[in-house]
Formats: sequence, structure tokens, C-alpha cells
Amino acid sequence: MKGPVVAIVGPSGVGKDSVMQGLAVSDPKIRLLRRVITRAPEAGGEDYQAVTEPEFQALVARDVFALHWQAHGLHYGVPRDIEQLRDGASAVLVNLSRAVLPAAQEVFDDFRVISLRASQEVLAQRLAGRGRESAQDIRARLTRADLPLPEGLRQVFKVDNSGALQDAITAIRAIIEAPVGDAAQPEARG
Ligand SMILES: Nc1ncnc2c1ncn2[C@@H]1O[C@H](COP(=O)(O)OP(=O)(O)O)[C@@H](O)[C@H]1O
Ligand SMILES: O=P(O)(O)OC[C@H]1O[C@H](OP(=O)(O)OP(=O)(O)O)[C@H](O)[C@@H]1O
Repeated sequence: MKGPVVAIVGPSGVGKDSVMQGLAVSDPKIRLLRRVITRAPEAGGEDYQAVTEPEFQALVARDVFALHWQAHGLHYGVPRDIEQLRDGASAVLVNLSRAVLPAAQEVFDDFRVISLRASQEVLAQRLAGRGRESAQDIRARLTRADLPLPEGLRQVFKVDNSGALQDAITAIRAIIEAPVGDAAQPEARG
């Protein structure tokens, strides 16, 4: 049995990494995809494979990635071995750019999008609290916060993460555990 690929998307600071960690702790069959990123290895936060830009380009040339994109001045890649991670999983969670979602929907069967939301004030506070980026980088991330989701996505669920982290985790578990085609409630789409 292959679990769905569940994209966790939303503005910087909304809680994508926190929600993903919490979900993985709550159920060992919920797995996290480890991204390849041209970010310094010591930056902290999520577990990722840090590579240099030439190393990243060599991986692209070797066709290692199912998906890759650029954002925040960095390159990000999702290795094709995500398919092995799906075997026997309840879900494989992956932090994706909103811009890459239409491509992802074509690449993966049973692809679901969790669109996390929080107000600009909450985002600004959380980014400052996280302390990974400079004030200038935080401003750049906040200007991207309102980027709309692309059209044509078939399974999108809005989840609010302005409140307690556990509430968002509980809401997402219900979406993951629902049978295919059953999880979508009209009011949860968007
Ligand atoms: N529901 C929440 N309540 C309070 N703080 C949160 C919540 N979700 C995330 N955070 C905090 O907000 C900051 C940004 O969260 P993070 O998971 O890194 O967001 P993202 O991956 O979307 O950029 C972190 O310091 C995290 O601990
Ligand atoms: O196109 P967007 O939807 O705005 O996303 C831009 C980038 O932000 C996220 O990365 P990352 O997790 O490195 O950054 P963040 O923690 O600051 O969101 C996401 O995975 C994308 O790579």
C-alpha cells in the first residue's frame, strides 16, 4: 500500500515544519521527506541534505529529482526515492513551494495539499522568534505571504495554524486518515 503524498504549503513562519514534525511524532507511519537544499548545513530547523550549488546542479543533471524549484535565493529538490518512502506509509509529508504544486499533482498519484494559514501579525512574530533569517530576509518572506494557490488543484484543504499547534495537527490527521475522495469538505477547500 502506498500512502498519499501530502504537500504542506503556506507562507514562511506559518508552521509548516512544526506541523510536519508534530504529525510524524503522532504517528510513526506518517513520514517526512528530507529535501535537498543549497542552504548552509548549520542553519538548523528541518532535517535536510545540504549541498552546494554545483552539487545541486549535478543532481539535476543526473535526474535525481522528482521535483525541484528555486525560492528565497535557494534551490530545493525532492528526490525520486520519495516513492519508496510511500510504501507502507499512512502519508509522506513534503514541504513544497506553492508555485510547484501543479507540477507535483502531475508527478504523484493521490496528491493532497494542506494550505496552512495565519495572519501577517502572527507570521511576523513567529519568524522573528525562529531567528533563522535576518530582518531583511524576514521582510522578503512576508511580502510573499499572500501568494495565492495556483488554479486547478484537485485536493486542497485549508487548515488554520493561528492557534495551538495541536489543533492543526489533529485537523490534518483527519484529512490524512479519510478515504480517498472522502476527505474533501467544500468548506475546507481553498
Ligand atoms: N501553532 C503555533 N503556535 C505557536 N508557535 C508556532 C506554531 N506553529 C509554529 N510555531 C513557531 O513559529 C516559528 C515558525 O514555524 P516553522 O514551523 O519554522 O514555520 P515554516 O516552516 O512554515 O516557516 C517557529 O519558531 C515555531 O516554533
Ligand atoms: O513559493 P512559496 O510557497 O512562497 O514557498 C517558497 C519556499 O518557502 C518554503 O521553503 P522553506 O521551508 O525553506 O522556508 P520557510 O520555512 O521560510 O517557509 C517552501 O518550501 C519553498 O521552498
